[in-house]
Amino acid sequence: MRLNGEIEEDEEEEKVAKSLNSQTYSTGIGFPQLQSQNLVVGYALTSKKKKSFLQPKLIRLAWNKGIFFVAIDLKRPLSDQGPFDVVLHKLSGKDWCNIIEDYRQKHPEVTVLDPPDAIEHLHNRQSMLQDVADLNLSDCHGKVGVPRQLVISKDPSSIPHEVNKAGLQLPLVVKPLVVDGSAKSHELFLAYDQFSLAELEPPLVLQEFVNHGGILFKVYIVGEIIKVVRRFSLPNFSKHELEKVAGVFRFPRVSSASASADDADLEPSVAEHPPLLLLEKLARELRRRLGLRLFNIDIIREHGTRDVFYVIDINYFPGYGKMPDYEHIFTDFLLSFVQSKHKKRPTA
Ligand SMILES: Nc1ncnc2c1ncn2[C@@H]1O[C@H](COP(=O)(O)OP(=O)(O)OP(=O)(O)O)[C@@H](O)[C@H]1O
Ligand SMILES: O=P(O)(O)O[C@H]1[C@H](OP(=O)(O)O)[C@@H](OP(=O)(O)O)[C@@H](O)[C@@H](O)[C@@H]1OP(=O)(O)O
Ligand SMILES: [Mg+2]
Ligand SMILES: [Mg+2]
Repeated sequence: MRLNGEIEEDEEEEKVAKSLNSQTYSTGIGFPQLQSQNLVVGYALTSKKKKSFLQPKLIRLAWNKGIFFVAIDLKRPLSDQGPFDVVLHKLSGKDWCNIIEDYRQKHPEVTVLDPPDAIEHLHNRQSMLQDVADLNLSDCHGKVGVPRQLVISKDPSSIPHEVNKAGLQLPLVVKPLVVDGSAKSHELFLAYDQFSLAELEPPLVLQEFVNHGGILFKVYIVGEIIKVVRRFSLPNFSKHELEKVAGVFRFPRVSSASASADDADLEPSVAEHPPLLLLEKLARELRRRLGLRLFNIDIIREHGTRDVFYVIDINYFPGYGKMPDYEHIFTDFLLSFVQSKHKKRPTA
């Protein structure tokens, strides 16, 4: 069977994998001292993800803490591998979803990060923001909503009429409805008039552009932990610009660049992080409603306000390698499963 995403095992991992699979927990040279408090993490990641996430500093620290990463062999049945305490995965495709769901049912003692149906919820730009909209979060720390948006499933010729009917304000950010990890699903456009939109290929989401001073906050969530970083984003547009410009323009993945805006010289009203209490509440609610432990939230502050925020994107298992201190945060998170391991696995 062919699955999307390739996995490579390096020599060290292969040795550990063999040792684990044969269940002879060897302690010879080059092998970890496997003890009951150790944790075996099977992973199924694209080679891009493996490179950005499984950095030597993470593997080293994990090893010192008794956490061992073992590549899952996609050519062999998952149940024949391991035993794993935790399975980390980010691969696309229905086949993988079925495999991991089946494994979850048969191995309730293994923590699968995260359930495939919960991840699937984030693969659609409409359903991904629905929980934020339902939350209607507005308390003394600020207000969090989602930009007004419209889904165009087919027939691009109906777009100008649909946009007028929904009363959406220009410009609009045009996003592919489905996010499947492909470069195409991250191809975004800015539309200055509704007529040029008819050139684009549905299914699409048309989202109102919110001026936010060119700065975006990426809120990384790892279980209970929250880490916020500043990134550069699209600049504000002016009414004047809107009168002058027409058409649809593709724009690059500006906020995904590893260049952080954390040290940039910014206006304090733009640079100030959203209140931590607000983010904690948002993260707690989303963790519960989405049923996910590994995700990030892209959040912007409406320009000219102090406390009006919009969530524009949620990503499953994002680029944690770009998160400061990720190796400590992630290993501590994984260690929290050592205790549940003892509760779940009855001793012989
Ligand atoms: N409604 C909006 N208002 C203003 N800027 C926006 C809006 N939506 C998106 N952007 C800008 O476009 C960028 C990409 O949008 P978005 O995050 O939705 O796309 P993505 O392809 O899912 O990105 P990622 O790489 O984070 O997965 C944002 O980071 C932000 O800079
Ligand atoms: O490319 P990076 O490692 O940085 O991570 C990006 C990740 O790509 P990868 O999972 O293939 O690695 C993207 O996933 P897909 O939507 O394409 O599945 C998405 O989550 C981005 O938001 C991440 O960037 P960040 O939000 O953290 O800046
Ligand atoms: Mg984004
Ligand atoms: Mg995204």
